[in-house]
Amino acid sequence: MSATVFVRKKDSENVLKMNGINAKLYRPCDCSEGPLLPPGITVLDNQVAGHSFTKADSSLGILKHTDGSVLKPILKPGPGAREIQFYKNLQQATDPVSVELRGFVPEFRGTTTVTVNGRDVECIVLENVTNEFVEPCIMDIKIGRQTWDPEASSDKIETEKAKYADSRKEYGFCIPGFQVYRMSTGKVIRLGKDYGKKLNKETIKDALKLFLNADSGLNRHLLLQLLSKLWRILRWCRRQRRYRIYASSLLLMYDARRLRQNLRKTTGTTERPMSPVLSRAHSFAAPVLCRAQSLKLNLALRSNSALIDEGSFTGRTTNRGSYRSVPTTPTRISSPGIPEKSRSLVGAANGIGRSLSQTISRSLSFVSASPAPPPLERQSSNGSWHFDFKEACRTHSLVNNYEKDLQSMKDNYKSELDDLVSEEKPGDRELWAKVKMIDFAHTFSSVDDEVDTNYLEGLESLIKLLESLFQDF
Ligand SMILES: Nc1ncnc2c1ncn2[C@@H]1O[C@H](COP(=O)(O)OP(=O)(O)OP(=O)(O)O)[C@@H](O)[C@H]1O
Ligand SMILES: O=P(O)(O)O[C@@H]1[C@H](O)[C@H](O)[C@@H](OP(=O)(O)O)[C@H](OP(=O)(O)O)[C@H]1O
Repeated sequence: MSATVFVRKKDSENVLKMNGINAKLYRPCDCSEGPLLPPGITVLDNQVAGHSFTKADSSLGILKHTDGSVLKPILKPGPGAREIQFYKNLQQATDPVSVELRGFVPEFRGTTTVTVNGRDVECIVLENVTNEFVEPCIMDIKIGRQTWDPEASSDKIETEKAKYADSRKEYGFCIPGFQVYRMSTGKVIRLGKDYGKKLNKETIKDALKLFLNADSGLNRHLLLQLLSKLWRILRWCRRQRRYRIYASSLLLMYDARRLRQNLRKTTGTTERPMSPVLSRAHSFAAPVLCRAQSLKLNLALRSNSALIDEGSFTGRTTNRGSYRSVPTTPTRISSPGIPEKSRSLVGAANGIGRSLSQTISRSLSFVSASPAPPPLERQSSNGSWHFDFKEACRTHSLVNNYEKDLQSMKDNYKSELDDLVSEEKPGDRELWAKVKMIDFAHTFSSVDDEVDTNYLEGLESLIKLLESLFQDF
């Protein structure tokens, strides 16, 4: 990861050099004035990928309602109708595969018509899955090597094949966009598809680390919360034969506010990386806001809330919320770099990923073969990660035959999970990182009763990459 990040003015746009890649800062609305919208509805300011508001082709982005919903405009009749039908069917489904899937996607709240710039547009109404986060860090990861559906034209297939080619070929997923409240600089950055399209085998890991604020010390607690959700989706995906999911994304999200509290507790500062020893010894002793305190903070912040923009967030906090600075451009931001791992370590890390995933897979088949699997409502991730961690402890059982050189890391990892469960206090049950599956405009019913290998491979590969980050502690 390069040590310096800078922002400069070029052709009236902020251009940022990140990890050696020049990229525009992404904005969900690139018009000088926002669209004309009914009262109570605004542009979803933390949208990180997908179609956005542009004057040039009158494309529409995602909207949000004051009631906590997001509104996704239907832009194309075919895929739009398919996505609506997907959510409707899922809402009514009673089969176990669909019931479990329902827990992984935003709540569907029907459809509505919104007048945008004088034009009536049908929208899908969904729960805003970022609502509970004060400083939401959000990454959109599009899963699958194949992002076109079985009905795609040959032109569409060709254009899809040409995009994000390096990362898709290597990993079976790509990163169309993300935003992160950076601990080290106190700035929010939002990088879009022009950055994502330049990512390759090596730099994709940098992008994940950037998203995880790794230059302030990779936080195990954060990584495990995200992984525990991904393992659940993986377990589902290994078994399901009902859906073929193309061009759908995983939204990885966490609250930078909670990460900062966690880092402060562990290092006394957010400015420098944690030592591996410190991070191992203390990373779970995070100060925890009780639900009421957290809600209060949330409300206090929201009542002040100006649209959070690049440069407007200082990262410094008081107990009443974030300090905000006046945006300045150009801005020079410096960031302590993360030591690069050698190639051989990356290789070893892939081994770890494979082995951890195999372990999970073995355990998962055990779970699926079990005569009495946990009831579905207990598997629901809402409200508590306790169950997920307990499950993870169980599925990462030491009875498996680990490679010797990786044994101690995995022992640590296992005890980490044990610690998380045993040290859990009531407030810990609040989530501050989560994963949701979104965008089902290209999801079909399976016709061959086979596993969706395209989705599965991308998901496994993402999990391996994230698991390999444990090497960096
Ligand atoms: N339920 C939600 N809650 C919060 N944010 C959401 C939600 N759904 C979508 N978003 C935001 O909007 C972005 C785009 O969503 P989505 O992928 O559904 O749109 P799209 O226009 O169909 O994308 P694409 O161009 O990939 O087809 C996401 O990356 C995320 O930032
Ligand atoms: O990542 P990019 O470069 O933004 O590419 C877009 C992405 O593949 C979208 O999924 C796709 O919308 P659909 O899922 O609706 O096909 C859109 O097609 P579009 O330009 O025809 O809307 C593409 O432009």
